[in-house]
Amino acid sequence: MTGNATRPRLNRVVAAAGPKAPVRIVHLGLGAFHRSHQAWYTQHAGDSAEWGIAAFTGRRPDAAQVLSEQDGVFTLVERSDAGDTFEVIGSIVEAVDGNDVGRLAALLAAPSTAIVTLTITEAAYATDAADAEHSATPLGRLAVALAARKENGAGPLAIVSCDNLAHNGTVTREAVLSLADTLDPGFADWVRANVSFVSTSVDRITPRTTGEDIAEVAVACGYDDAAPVVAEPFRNWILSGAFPTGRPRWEDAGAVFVEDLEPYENRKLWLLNGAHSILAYAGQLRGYATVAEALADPLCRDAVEKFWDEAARHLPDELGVPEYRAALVERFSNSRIAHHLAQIAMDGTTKLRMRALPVLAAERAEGRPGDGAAGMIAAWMAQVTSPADVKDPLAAGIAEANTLDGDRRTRALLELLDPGLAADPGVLAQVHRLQDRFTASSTSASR
Ligand SMILES: NC(=O)c1ccc[n+]([C@@H]2O[C@H](COP(=O)([O-])OP(=O)(O)OC[C@H]3O[C@@H](n4cnc5c(N)ncnc54)[C@H](O)[C@@H]3O)[C@@H](O)[C@H]2O)c1
Ligand SMILES: O=P(O)(O)OC[C@@H](O)[C@@H](O)[C@H](O)[C@H](O)CO
Repeated sequence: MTGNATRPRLNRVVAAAGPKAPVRIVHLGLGAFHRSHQAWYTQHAGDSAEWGIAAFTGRRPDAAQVLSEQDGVFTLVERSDAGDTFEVIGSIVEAVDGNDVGRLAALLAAPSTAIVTLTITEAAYATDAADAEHSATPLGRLAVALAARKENGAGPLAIVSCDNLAHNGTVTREAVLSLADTLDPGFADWVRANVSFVSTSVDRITPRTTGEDIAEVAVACGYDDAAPVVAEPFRNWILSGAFPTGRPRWEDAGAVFVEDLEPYENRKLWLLNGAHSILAYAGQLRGYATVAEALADPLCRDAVEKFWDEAARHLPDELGVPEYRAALVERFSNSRIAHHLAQIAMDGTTKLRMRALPVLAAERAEGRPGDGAAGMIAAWMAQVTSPADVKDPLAAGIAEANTLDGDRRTRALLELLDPGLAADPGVLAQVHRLQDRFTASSTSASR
């Protein structure tokens, strides 16, 4: 899809982008979301000329190769029911294969580097000691590169997790500290004294780019871009924590800095991501492929509304939950954003712990059954029956549970989420019973 006789390949000259900003931000996880979100906010900061991003891929070099061929620039397609708008983003000034730990260490050893951002997926925060030794995972590589910063006396910096993870700053801190400990006990003390772990709530629906998206950009923009990214117009970024070596003026682009992130984080992870998980499992069971299709189904919509009613009881009134819910219905109904349920369904065990379990616990603590939250878990259990479709860090445990019948299977699956819940006969019976709702409906409604 690159270059033809009449169309040039996108690069900084074709885009008439200004000079590259110096690298002061290092990003790990060069996926679609980083490019629609942090790269957009950095480009729209008032001092963007001072803040370039060096972005590293996670597992494969492909995204770095493609972006390097176009000097790091790419097209952001903002897609709404009203149509598409196109903007070239130039804040990524270097795209690097994640395996290049040498380059990562060199960048972190430079005093000019002030920030590391992460979008490495929720599952990638589960680390073990071997990660740092083998430099095989993003956080393992980060620990190795931080050691180079310490050696070079390059001073403090901020690490900013932008993954959909509850308490993402604290989780990152704990993972990095435990990896640092395995490298050298004194190193963990340096991390404690020099690294600020910033927590964030991030939001912008960004599905995977398709071949049709690439073709559309070529026609609309008159150049070939092998790496455009498509996102909804809505975006939101709430951050909490210190930036000891400075940061871009992201607030110019609408980012908000708060003392207490938790209520915002819960609103987003429960209402948006929780609803997404319900739609992913219940929707696929009912034969749908996208969020917009699933939300239009009365059974799926009802399951979402029930869960929202429960979650809303545990969110502060000042957060404007009714308006937030109404906005979500509109965003999810954007039928031109083909947000695939199969993508959202991935890594369910990690996601349900943050999306369903806290609401179930809060409801039960107040003497209510929490059928909406339990329904999310039940929909997951009803859907994860086929090993070929299950992409999850605990896929082996799910496969083993699937060899069991009836409530023995339910208990084994519940144990993967939370052994305490599995030991509660009330919850076990509830989740077991609620699966029928989705399995019975899947046979009658699937097309
Ligand atoms: N896409 C969205 O709408 C969206 C919105 C808000 C937050 N997020 C957060 O961003 C994350 C990434 O989303 P995306 O759309 O960019 O996904 P993506 O698949 O386009 O990119 C993910 C990046 O992480 C790497 N990666 C994936 N799994 C990994 C693993 N187990 N270990 C190491 N690296 C791994 C990939 O190689 C890639 O570089 C999500 O998991 C979520 O936490 C996404
Ligand atoms: O990105 P994940 O895999 O954590 O979850 C899938 C979607 O729920 C998620 O990407 C949302 O679209 C996003 O969080 C919206 O901001």
